[in-house]
Amino acid sequence: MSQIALVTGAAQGLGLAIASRLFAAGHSVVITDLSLERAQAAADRLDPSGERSLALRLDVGSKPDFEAALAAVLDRFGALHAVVNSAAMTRTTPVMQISPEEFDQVMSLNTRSIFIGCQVFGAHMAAAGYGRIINMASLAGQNGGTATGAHYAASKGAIVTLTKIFAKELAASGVTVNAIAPGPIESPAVRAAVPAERMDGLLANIPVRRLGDADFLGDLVVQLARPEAYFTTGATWDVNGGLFMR
Ligand SMILES: NC(=O)c1ccc[n+]([C@@H]2O[C@H](COP(=O)([O-])OP(=O)(O)OC[C@H]3O[C@@H](n4cnc5c(N)ncnc54)[C@H](O)[C@@H]3O)[C@@H](O)[C@H]2O)c1
Ligand SMILES: CC(C)C1=CC=C(C(=O)O)[C@@H](O)[C@H]1O
Repeated sequence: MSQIALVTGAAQGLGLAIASRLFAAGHSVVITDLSLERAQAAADRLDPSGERSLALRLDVGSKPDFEAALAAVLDRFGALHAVVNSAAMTRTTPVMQISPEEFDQVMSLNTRSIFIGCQVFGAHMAAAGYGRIINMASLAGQNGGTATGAHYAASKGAIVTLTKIFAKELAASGVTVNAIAPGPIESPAVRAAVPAERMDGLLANIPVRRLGDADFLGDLVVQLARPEAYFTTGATWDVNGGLFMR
């Protein structure tokens, strides 16, 4: 089956890696981000002919943006089978210094984006009788985080809970909703958060002594987006090098 997949926050980093693996697996991909120019540049690099890609501006804090994106995807491709809610914001302020405003900003963006994304895309998929939604959580939501902020970690814990709630709601309609909880993955965000002189210290704390691989995350998404993945829903897939074990 030729599938259409949309990824939020896909102009760079893990979102882009995931979109690239979906594209390589044969999906048509919709690359969305805050900036249309950056989304378009990523789409152009991935798919120079533009035959199997679409770039859209989608601010994940805005329900009208999600609704407009869904309409644009249906207009262009006629269907939407898989969504990866990857966009998020990170702040590293120590917990005792986070202002209520900063707390609200991070919690709101990271959790509303999942809530609205699951609602808008989930409703469409339920009506179509098929869909795959994958939400990017984090190791930080499971162990409280280290280099990342308390508000970020709390928001990622909430994403696991929202994933279960939407999974239950949509299961009978043929829509699965899963989360992926990565630990530190080789990515611009981790390189920016961990200066080169501190990288050995980070690696020493990871049981497998390596950063994770963004392409592997993309391949996991490809698997979760398959029709055959109907029997996993409401799950959180840990990809953390042994940093957190259930
Ligand atoms: N990098 C890691 O090691 C790691 C580990 C665990 C979880 N994650 C999660 O994976 C996802 C991607 O992380 P990343 O490292 O690629 O981050 P990143 O900061 O490199 O990329 C995030 C993307 O989201 C976009 N974005 C930010 N605010 C947005 C908004 N309001 N609307 C739309 N797009 C917006 C940014 O423009 C950017 O392109 C995030 O959910 C993050 O929490 C990353
Ligand atoms: C910097 C490193 C310790 C790190 C980067 C990103 C994360 C995230 O959740 O986005 C954290 O899990 C953390 O491992």
